[in-house]
Amino acid sequence: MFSINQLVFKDIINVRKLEIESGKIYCLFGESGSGKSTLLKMFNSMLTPDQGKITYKDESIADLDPIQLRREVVMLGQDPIVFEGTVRDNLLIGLQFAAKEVVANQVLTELLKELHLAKDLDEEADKLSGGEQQRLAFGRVLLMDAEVYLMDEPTSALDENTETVIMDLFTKKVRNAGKTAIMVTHSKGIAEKYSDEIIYMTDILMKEGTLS
Ligand SMILES: Nc1ncnc2c1ncn2[C@@H]1O[C@H](COP(=O)(O)OP(=O)(O)OP(=O)(O)O)[C@@H](O)[C@H]1O
Repeated sequence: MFSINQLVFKDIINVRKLEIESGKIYCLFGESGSGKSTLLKMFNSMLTPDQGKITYKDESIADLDPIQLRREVVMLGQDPIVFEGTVRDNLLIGLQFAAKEVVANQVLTELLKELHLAKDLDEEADKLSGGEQQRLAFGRVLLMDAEVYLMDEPTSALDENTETVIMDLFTKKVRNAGKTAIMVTHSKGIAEKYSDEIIYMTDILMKEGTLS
């Protein structure tokens, strides 16, 4: 699905080779400041490498329209984005961006239930707590039915029980649909429980001066 070759970004990322296979869930694991978020942002062109190449479905990402790419390769960032408007508006805005059809209120209500988000669709989203907003953003991304999900510490604002609910839901949906996910996490437990493969930053980052 993705292939990385000789990738360099400033003095942060220096990866000789990395393959991401379709239909798998990956966790990017490493210490704070090791470049996990930076690397994640390169998979949907939010950051452009200084050197090297990333391909997506055998095409160089540099040659793809970033808007089109981000419709398929969706990012849920570290801080959830909440748009002005209601819970419904916030769920539907991702579909609008992905140029997909609006879904019925019943589907949205069902999704809120699955996310353990006891809120009305008409409620103003900016009134939600940090953890609720994170689950709302999660819902928005799940509705987009993407090819690839890039998740940057998607459960950082959640308590342990809610984190389990959300991770169970997310990984079940990704697996049932045969989609791909790359997830940044600080939690070894989450990485071991939910991913098919753990990518250790220490394993993929080259030491200075060793890139040929
Ligand atoms: N665009 C940029 N230009 C220069 N330096 C950057 C840029 N983006 C990130 N950095 C720096 O690169 C390093 C890695 O940052 P990054 O956010 O990728 O780490 P991380 O592994 O995700 O960390 P954390 O687990 O704390 O979120 C940090 O020192 C950061 O300040």
